[in-house]
Amino acid sequence: MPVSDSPDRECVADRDPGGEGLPINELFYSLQGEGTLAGVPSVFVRTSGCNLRCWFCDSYHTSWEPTHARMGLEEIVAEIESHPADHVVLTGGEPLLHEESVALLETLDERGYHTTVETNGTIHREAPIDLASISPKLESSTPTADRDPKGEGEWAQRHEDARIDLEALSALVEDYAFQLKFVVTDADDMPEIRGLLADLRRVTSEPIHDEDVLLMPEGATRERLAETRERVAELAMEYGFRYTPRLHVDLWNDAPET
Ligand SMILES: C[S@@+](CC[C@H](N)C(=O)[O-])C[C@H]1O[C@@H](n2cnc3c(N)ncnc32)[C@H](O)[C@@H]1O
Ligand SMILES: Nc1nc2[nH]cc(C(=O)O)c2c(=O)[nH]1
Ligand code: SF4
Ligand SMILES: [Mg+2]
Repeated sequence: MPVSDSPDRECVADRDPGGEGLPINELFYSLQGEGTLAGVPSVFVRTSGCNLRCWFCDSYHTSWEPTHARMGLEEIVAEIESHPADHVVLTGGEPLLHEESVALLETLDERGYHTTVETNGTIHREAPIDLASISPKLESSTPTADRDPKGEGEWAQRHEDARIDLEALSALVEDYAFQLKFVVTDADDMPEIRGLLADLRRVTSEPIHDEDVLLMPEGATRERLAETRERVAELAMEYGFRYTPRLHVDLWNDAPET
């Protein structure tokens, strides 16, 4: 059931800081569109609320204007079980903001699901995560006054201060099978990616292979991806990193619940 079709259960996250269960923005069945599991039928659980504010965020109603219905764990699991998938993607917003995400992941693990967590890499929690899909945010994501979708750059400094946490990143790569998935607009992003990888390789005992590093074109719509994807594919070849498409955008553009 699409949560956003239930107006009686909708509320704004800022007005509902506590409560039982998880703030869910949408829960839907689709194909994993990104990363090493692209194409795999998966149920997506999208929590609401984020500690960052990327200007390009394709999930505006989990970050800039968070909207959700609170759902109990059993309710979430029952809805997941109504779909013919054995992969679950927990995303957001930032799903690891919520302590209750751990209980959900434990329940899914007990029931035999493969779990991917899509995270911005600023928070580490101990949980049964089969794939940590980590997307550290580059300087080009910062919502400066000239590019934020709302306001006049009020979030720029907070975003800038929080977007990279080497301790959290190294704990994530040490504890879980992982992929590092960078949103790339153009060649200007590459020195920062290389610098961050060098820093991370210095502080973690876990090897980080270039094939664990994925470049994903920035673009929430087919039109925008048409401008970025070829450039990003060429950068992946030039630097020896992987390229990941955004399959769901190719298939369904920016439709909700896809
Ligand atoms: C909405 S985020 C939620 C999870 C987490 N907050 C994060 O950023 O990784 C899900 C994925 O979409 C990516 N993403 C968001 N907006 C995008 C855009 N306009 N173009 C390409 N990727 C985008 C993020 O980098 C992340 O990999
Ligand atoms: N189909 C599809 N695949 C995805 N992979 C990661 C997504 C996300 O928003 O975290 C996502 C999404 O929103 N849709
Ligand atoms: S970290 Fe993820 S959810 Fe948060 S604003 Fe950036 S892309 Fe959106
Ligand atoms: Mg998405």
